[in-house]
Amino acid sequence: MSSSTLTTPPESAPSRPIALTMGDPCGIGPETLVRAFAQGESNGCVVYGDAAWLARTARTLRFSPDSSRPAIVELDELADWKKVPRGAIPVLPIVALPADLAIGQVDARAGAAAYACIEAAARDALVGRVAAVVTAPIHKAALHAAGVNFPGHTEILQHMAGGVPVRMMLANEQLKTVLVTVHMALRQAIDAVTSEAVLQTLRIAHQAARGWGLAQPRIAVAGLNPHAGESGLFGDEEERIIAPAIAQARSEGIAASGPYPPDTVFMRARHALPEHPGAFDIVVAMYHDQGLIPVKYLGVEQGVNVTLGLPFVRTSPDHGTAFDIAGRDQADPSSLIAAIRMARDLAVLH
Ligand SMILES: NC(=O)c1ccc[n+]([C@@H]2O[C@H](COP(=O)([O-])OP(=O)(O)OC[C@H]3O[C@@H](n4cnc5c(N)ncnc54)[C@H](O)[C@@H]3O)[C@@H](O)[C@H]2O)c1
Ligand SMILES: N[C@H](C(=O)O)[C@H](O)COP(=O)(O)O
Repeated sequence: MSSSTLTTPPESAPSRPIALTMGDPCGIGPETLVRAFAQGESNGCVVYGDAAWLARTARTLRFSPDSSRPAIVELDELADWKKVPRGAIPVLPIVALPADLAIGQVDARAGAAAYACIEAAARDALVGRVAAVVTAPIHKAALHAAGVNFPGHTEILQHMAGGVPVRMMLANEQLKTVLVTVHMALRQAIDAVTSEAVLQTLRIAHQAARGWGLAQPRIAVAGLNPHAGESGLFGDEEERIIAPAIAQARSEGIAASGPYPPDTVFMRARHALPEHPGAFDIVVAMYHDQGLIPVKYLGVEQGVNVTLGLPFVRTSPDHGTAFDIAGRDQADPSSLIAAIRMARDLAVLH
């Protein structure tokens, strides 16, 4: 290790760390990550990335006495993470970033580095060396420019896990939404809404929620069309495709219901206690924006992205690289902190 700050292991350290990938270095990932450590929210995490880049990022941030600049400790090997004192940032060096990367810009080199960190973290998760993976945001165009033919983490991790069926869930305290289709053009997404895809989503969501301790999760299924087709007036996918999947799921003991009008189902599901206990635990949404807008609208600082169906726990903030504010010390680390907390909780249950 390259730091004189090494001491004894932190008290009550967990047996395995959480891998925290650095994300696109040109976005807000590194600064939110430094903030999360500075706020004492990342204990037990090891950053998969570049220590020099993080140190440079940390120098650009202003700190107050109650949240001071964390030390950065480059690890020789993962096992050394336990020797890093509480509050410092342990970094497993996966990449050495070029110093001329421009903050707030798409750069293939940044995309390639982000990808290398995800790969390394996923490899360690698959063999059980880390308890969970939390990913800071990547830029999809930078990833593509680097020649990576996956749209995002979800598809990369699915591929690395052998192609297991997975689904994206966005969650905050009030809503949980699981998507049937994710990163594709809306025209293609409509075609990709098949009975099999809806049924598989219901099975994955049901299984995951039981893992969190819900004995019989109430799963609402959104329709595809306005007013869930209004009895066939505005489309028949609800009757032809979605309702049969719900019926099959119900016959398997899954408490699925719907299809409900998409414009009101999230309002009904929202848990805003004490006035509004939600009528459902999860909403299954047909396509990306149908499901993600309601969660993000409640506050980008609260949402967590969870990949359901993987053989390991993976969470992420619900926001992206925010190139418009990167490097300006304006990024809110709350969603990353929520993702770390959720990963910790889920890792215990996994
Ligand atoms: N987890 C991920 O890897 C992830 C998630 C979402 C989007 N993305 C990718 O990120 C890139 C940019 O996406 P986008 O511009 O649509 O969304 P974005 O979330 O990066 O930004 C949307 C708006 O929210 C603001 N914002 C986002 N996070 C913030 C934070 N923590 N604090 C303060 N303000 C914040 C931004 O400044 C911007 O105005 C795209 O390539 C997208 O695909 C990645
Ligand atoms: N759809 C996600 C969101 O808006 O939060 C985002 O693109 C991240 O996707 P991955 O987790 O697959 O990178």
